Amino acid sequence: MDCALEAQRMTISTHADTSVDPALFRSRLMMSGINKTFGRNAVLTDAGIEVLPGEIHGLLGQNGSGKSTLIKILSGLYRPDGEDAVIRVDGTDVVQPITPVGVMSQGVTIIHQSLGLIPGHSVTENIRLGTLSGRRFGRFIDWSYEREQARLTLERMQSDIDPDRLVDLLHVGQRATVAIARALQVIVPGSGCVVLDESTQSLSREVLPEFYGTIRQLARQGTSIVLVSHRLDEVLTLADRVTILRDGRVTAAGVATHGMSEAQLSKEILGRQLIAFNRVEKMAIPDAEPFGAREPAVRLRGVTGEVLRGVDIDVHAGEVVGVIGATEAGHEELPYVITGAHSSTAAGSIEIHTAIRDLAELRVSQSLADGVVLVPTDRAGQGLALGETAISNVSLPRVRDKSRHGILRAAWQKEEFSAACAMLNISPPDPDQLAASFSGGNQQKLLLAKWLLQKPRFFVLHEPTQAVDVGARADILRAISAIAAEGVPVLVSSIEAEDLSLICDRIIVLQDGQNSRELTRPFTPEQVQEAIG
Ligand SMILES: Nc1ncnc2c1ncn2[C@@H]1O[C@H](COP(=O)(O)OP(=O)(O)OP(=O)(O)O)[C@@H](O)[C@H]1O
Repeated sequence: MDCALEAQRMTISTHADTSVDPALFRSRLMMSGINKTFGRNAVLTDAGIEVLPGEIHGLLGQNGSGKSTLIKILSGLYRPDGEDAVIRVDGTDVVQPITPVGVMSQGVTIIHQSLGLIPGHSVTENIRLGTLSGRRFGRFIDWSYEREQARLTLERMQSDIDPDRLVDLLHVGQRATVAIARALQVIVPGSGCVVLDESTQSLSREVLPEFYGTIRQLARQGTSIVLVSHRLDEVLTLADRVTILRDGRVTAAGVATHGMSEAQLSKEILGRQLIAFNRVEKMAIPDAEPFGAREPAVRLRGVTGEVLRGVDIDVHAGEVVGVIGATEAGHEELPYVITGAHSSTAAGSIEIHTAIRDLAELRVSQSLADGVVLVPTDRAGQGLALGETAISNVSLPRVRDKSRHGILRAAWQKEEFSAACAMLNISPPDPDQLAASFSGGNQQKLLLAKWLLQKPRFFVLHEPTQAVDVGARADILRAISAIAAEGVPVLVSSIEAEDLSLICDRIIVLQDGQNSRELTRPFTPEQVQEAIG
């Protein structure tokens, strides 16, 4: 046996309580010889991963490098090509074809990026789905028992989400909590493997320390964790070792993270040094007085919704204003209320240039006509037409203007798509591929490109860097900063204090649906985080 690996295993064995257990010297999960091709695109080539009992193992790579495909092969959603694939759990081969239920019965639980919640059903139904049959009385389900089990499961995640609430009404962080809680409830302490495929990205910052505590506790008891994440601070905080994929091949197999810096890790992932983010200087605005001394381009007054209670914000031409807060502070709701996307409880007004719109009456179509563009966080549900091609998605907002006598110029559409690929490095740069078959991060880039090419009069974004890798994140922040530099007022709602501290001129902190604090540049991520409280 490889001495270095053996030494590493000994180190890792200190992580579990049972350091003399011989099972520690056998992998919990072993995948090798995994190949997968879609059309002409070789997505995985001889890929694999080895995860030890009680280990937290990061699976990393750029957007489109094949991480989710590897996980989907483990779950049985995709079949590997050829005959070389080996998948073993606790030394036992997982037989093909794998089924999600089959792999779960071998102790592997997977939380996919999409979270897999069933709309139209309650939190209890979503959490207890698959375990309901255990407590039927005749043909009846004991719902008070199921509700209590759901509540206890959520309690493990320090969450007080109402078990009777429809999942459709939860914000994105709460949805992630429900999906993770559902997966954790079936784990028997000391065994099994939990795969988190970018499922922590929308958990709010204040629950993260406790969530990390839960993960560490599981690992200490002997459960293995595979963590797919673009958040390098999270990976370095949690993971014992990492496996890195680049273009579908393993470039680092089970490398210990001890002593590694974020810069080293991002270099391993990208294969190059990360170019530091620089704000694009404001070119279009004659250098002029500070923002505060000028007339705002957008005035938001008395913005009210389910959580929001009379928020006032001004945004000036060329200014990037960030909005942040703790859970239920209102920052998750604001982008939708001010663009007419949530109108049932909305009140207040938006004034853009000379038009004043009543938010109770505002519809998305009116907002778009005013030049107000929203990049939503739910790219699958609200942002992209997943069943359409990449080129159609990117050019959609401008198709009507660019058609002549009802005929669309194919050359123009191709130019748009090329500009999008060049701006955000979309991969693969295949205009005819369906949006659904792009990787999560590349879908996010398609969504941003669709609206960045529009040159809006007011640009509103919610979590613009979700799901993207460390290189793409810098590209996206640069693109937002560039659009502001052309004089566009920009409002970004995000839980990413670091992103906001890089691009914003001002940051509004919301608390209980109201303006709480306002920070003016310069600020550090720590100062922003501190202001949230
Ligand atoms: N069903 C499919 N049809 C065609 N191509 C696909 C399909 N599923 C994935 N791909 C391609 O496989 C490649 C790898 O995608 P995958 O989702 O595994 O990447 P990833 O590493 O998880 O990326 P991200 O970090 O962006 O989520 C991408 O180029 C993607 O376009």
